Amino acid sequence: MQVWRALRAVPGWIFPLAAGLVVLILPVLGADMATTRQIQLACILALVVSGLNLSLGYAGELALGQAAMYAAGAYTAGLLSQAGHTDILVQLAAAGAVALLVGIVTGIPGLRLGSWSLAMTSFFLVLLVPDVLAVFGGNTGGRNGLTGMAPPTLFGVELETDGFYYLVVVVVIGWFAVMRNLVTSRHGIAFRTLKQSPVLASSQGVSVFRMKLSGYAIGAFPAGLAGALFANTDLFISPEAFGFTFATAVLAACILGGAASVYGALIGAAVMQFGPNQSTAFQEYALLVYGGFLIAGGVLLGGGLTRLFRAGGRRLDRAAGLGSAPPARTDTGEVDVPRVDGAPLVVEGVRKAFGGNQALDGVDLRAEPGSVTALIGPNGSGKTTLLNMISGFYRCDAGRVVLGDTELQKMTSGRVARAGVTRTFQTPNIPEHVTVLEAVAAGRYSMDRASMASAVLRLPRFRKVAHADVVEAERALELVGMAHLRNEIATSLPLGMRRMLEVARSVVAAPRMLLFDEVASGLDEDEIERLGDVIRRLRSAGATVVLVEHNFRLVLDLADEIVVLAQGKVIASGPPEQVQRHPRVLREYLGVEAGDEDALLDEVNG
Ligand SMILES: Nc1ncnc2c1ncn2[C@@H]1O[C@H](COP(=O)(O)OP(=O)(O)OP(=O)(O)O)[C@@H](O)[C@H]1O
Repeated sequence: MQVWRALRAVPGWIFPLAAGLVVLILPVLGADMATTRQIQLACILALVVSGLNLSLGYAGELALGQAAMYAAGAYTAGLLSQAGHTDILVQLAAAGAVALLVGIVTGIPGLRLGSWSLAMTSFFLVLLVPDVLAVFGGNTGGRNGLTGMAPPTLFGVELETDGFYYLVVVVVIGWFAVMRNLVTSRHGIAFRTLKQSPVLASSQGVSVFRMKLSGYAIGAFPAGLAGALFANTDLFISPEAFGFTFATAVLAACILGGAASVYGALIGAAVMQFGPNQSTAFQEYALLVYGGFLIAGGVLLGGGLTRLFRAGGRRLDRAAGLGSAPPARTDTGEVDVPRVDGAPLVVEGVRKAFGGNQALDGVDLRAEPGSVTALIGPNGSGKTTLLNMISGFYRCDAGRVVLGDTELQKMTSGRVARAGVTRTFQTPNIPEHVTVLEAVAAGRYSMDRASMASAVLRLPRFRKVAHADVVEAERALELVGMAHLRNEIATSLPLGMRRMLEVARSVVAAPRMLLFDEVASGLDEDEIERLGDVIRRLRSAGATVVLVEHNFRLVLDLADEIVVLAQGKVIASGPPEQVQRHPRVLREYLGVEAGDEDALLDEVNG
């Protein structure tokens, strides 16, 4: 266990880098050519698979076009080589760029059409590869394949077998470093958030379409690089290498290795290359074997081989006393909520119908900065619909929603979030496989922008923003009394904690307005008390708080104004002492007949 503890103290990226360097020097260590060739092919396959990991495993887009991007990269390199441009760096750059372009051009219609369209578009793209190559047979050699390539060169020096091997391994190490830096950054968490729920992603200011397209197109890039490397391996390429069988092999390796992991692509590709691909009799049964791998990876392992490694790691952690039990809950005392630039919300004559169901029928509401406005009403009265209209998820049929001097009613939900509106969800919405700290920090996605390039290169700008993300997330966690849970997996928390996590996530971006949707349901007494305290501090800090809540006692305790909805209409509004005696509220919301109200109010007020 001492050894395990020592290993855990070393930064995680050292191990894959060390393994990569060992693989790099295998020819020096005496590995024969047959072995290095297999490793080279596994590395090339791993590049293609890693692109699918990014788009499918992280961004949640079932896009099977990697084989087509691979073909685009291979033929770009092949044609450049034929034309005398043998420099491998030029070929890699061109192949990566062409694959990226194919990704963008095919991704836009696929993603615009939504649902399964990208899966269909990318699938047909793979089926089209042989036909496209046949159409341009004069240049590509059609079904006979492309010949006449010259050996690759690097800065004018021809690369021998070993030299090319080194190059392939260096490209793979470089790409996996890029991929690791991307998925461990706030953009990686945004990809996971998108996979969990586009609604959640846009509520955090993520531009859903742009992010989906980024995941798909960036995933195309390593496939292009792989194509260029593959074309230079035997200096011959033909359409069969890029067909449906290859696409299935990529999917099988992705699922087997673990789609939502960086290094799963390497594991899946290695198993595929050193397993079934070794056998000459295999070609006949390729699809069957890949199908078997898909089932093994997806159904039996449920998360691929990397999941087994992670589970083993966690077991060793527990045995070594590392991160087993969370540290004891700390009492947080006073956590400052920095001054917030709250803005008044004005809702005027908002109407919304779903078919024949008039969910909102001319609703007016005003919520002031530095105050809590509670929205109450029976089930189905339109409270959540109103929150969805304010936060841009639904379009108003009529009416206006204005925050400060910004008209929100025509904005997308992402833009509303970027205008300073945050919210919680009736059912907590939290991405899988992220820690509590990461889930909360994700709420800052639209603040202090740091580009993907700066994340990949770990530029000072990115480091500064990442540091601020952690500091603010820790502060928000302390505010809700969850600092001790920062390293736990967020989705493993009980319901009450997940709700409080959403509160922390909505606070972390210094919002101008917070929308809390039934945030107290499922909370125990202590948690409700803490929630009340958090909301009061937010109010004192100047935020505009809108609270949809069934817990009438909490509403009376917190609200400065109460707005009562019934059947899509405001039936009463005003300060709590006025609203709680309103006859229609007593009848329609509390279900009390005139005469019984004093007894009921005594009970409610405790
Ligand atoms: N996406 C939708 N499609 C169709 N009908 C919807 C949709 N969203 C809400 N509705 C309908 O609009 C009405 C108002 O629903 P809403 O969820 O806003 O009520 P609510 O007051 O939040 O209720 P609850 O307290 O149960 O959450 C209901 O009749 C509901 O069935």
